[in-house]
Amino acid sequence: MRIYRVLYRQARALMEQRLDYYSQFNPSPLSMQQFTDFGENATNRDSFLFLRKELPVRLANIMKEFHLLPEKLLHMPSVCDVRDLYRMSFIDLLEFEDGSCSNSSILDKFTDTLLKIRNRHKDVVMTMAQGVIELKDAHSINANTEANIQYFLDRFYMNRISIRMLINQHTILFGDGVHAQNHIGCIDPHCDVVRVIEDAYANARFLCDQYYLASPELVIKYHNGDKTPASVVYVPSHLYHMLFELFKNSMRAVVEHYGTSTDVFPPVEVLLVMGHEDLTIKLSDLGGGIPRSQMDLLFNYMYSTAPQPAVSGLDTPPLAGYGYGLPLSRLYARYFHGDLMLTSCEGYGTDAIIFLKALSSEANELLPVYNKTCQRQYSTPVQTHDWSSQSHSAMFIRPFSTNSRNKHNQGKNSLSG
Ligand SMILES: Nc1ncnc2c1ncn2[C@@H]1O[C@H](COP(=O)(O)OP(=O)(O)OP(=O)(O)O)[C@@H](O)[C@H]1O
Repeated sequence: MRIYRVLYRQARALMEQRLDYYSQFNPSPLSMQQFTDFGENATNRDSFLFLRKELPVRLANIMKEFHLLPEKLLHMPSVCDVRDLYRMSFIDLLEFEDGSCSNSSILDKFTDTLLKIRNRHKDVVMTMAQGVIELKDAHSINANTEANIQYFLDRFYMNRISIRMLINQHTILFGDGVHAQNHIGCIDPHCDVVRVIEDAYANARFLCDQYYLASPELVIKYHNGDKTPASVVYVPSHLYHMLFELFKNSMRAVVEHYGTSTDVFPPVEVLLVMGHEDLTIKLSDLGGGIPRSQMDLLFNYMYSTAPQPAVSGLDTPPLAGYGYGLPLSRLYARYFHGDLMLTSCEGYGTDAIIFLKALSSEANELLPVYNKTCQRQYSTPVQTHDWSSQSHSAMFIRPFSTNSRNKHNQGKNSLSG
């Protein structure tokens, strides 16, 4: 028994030391263009050499940030589970740190390890959400804790999106998985936006029909007429995720606003515009809108007007759940330097706008970096009011910082670049 304890302590110390090492480096963001070029030209070996450093760097950057979370949250069972998963995956990757890659069995083993990691982390979003619910049930949460959790979850989920992207690219390109035709890994170089819109609409409508026995129609408009290239280099599953969430929200709002006694609803309209910088997709509904006092809360992980879902998931209301739809969708949009915004006229309806970078060379990954700026964010108390009103919740919530990477990277280098 004693020997196990000693071995465990040694292994833990080694892991912490490697964590410190890898967290000194910045993640290396890739552009969509780099992803596609790499996917077309790189070998399994090239990808292995890049990922065996880049994945530990990305994992270490976010694992270090866990230490900055409020103690109370770190003690929640679900949060402990998530941390254990991250430790396991980090240790799994350390096995490939120095090994030779001339042997194809190492490359195969690496691909298998990535598949194992992806599978291990598949429920992390829900488990982490559960951890926050456990905290809310056990303790009262003050504005500081809430701001820290919001700040962390944006970065944690963005980091997860990016790690899954890297793993998917490698395993689809070099594993035995099924390739979607004409895709480069999970990227479609000619992603048919209208098709993804129709798919997302059809599936959201199916849920809406099941729940309310009614649903609004879809109308798609193209601003640039025939000139609109309805295609962009993108990850269709990311776009689908955003659209599906927005359609669910719009349909729920429309049907609840008009009531189920009628089966004639105003349609959800989608406007598609191709600009020089952005491809813009605007969803407009006449679902009664959102009160202005709630607008600042929409992207808050602790906000939903739907009933909290059952833990088993079996009784989950089909159209709304944890309140993660909007914040996660915005992360998907921002991951490649796009964005997602909502504007609303209370009493009338809501516009949700997705911006995607039109040029794949400008669509760079946006990644959280563990550095002094981020450490300071957790220790800076929420400011006291310098306006008389208490109702501006935006004052309480730290903004999602897109430029922290540039500001305080002194002393940190990219390991794999
Ligand atoms: N188009 C809309 N019209 C009216 N209210 C909306 C609209 N979109 C979002 N909302 C409001 O914003 C809240 C948060 O939306 P979000 O998608 O983040 O979570 P949810 O739909 O409640 O749950 P989840 O998406 O996790 O299943 C919703 O509960 C709803 O009150």
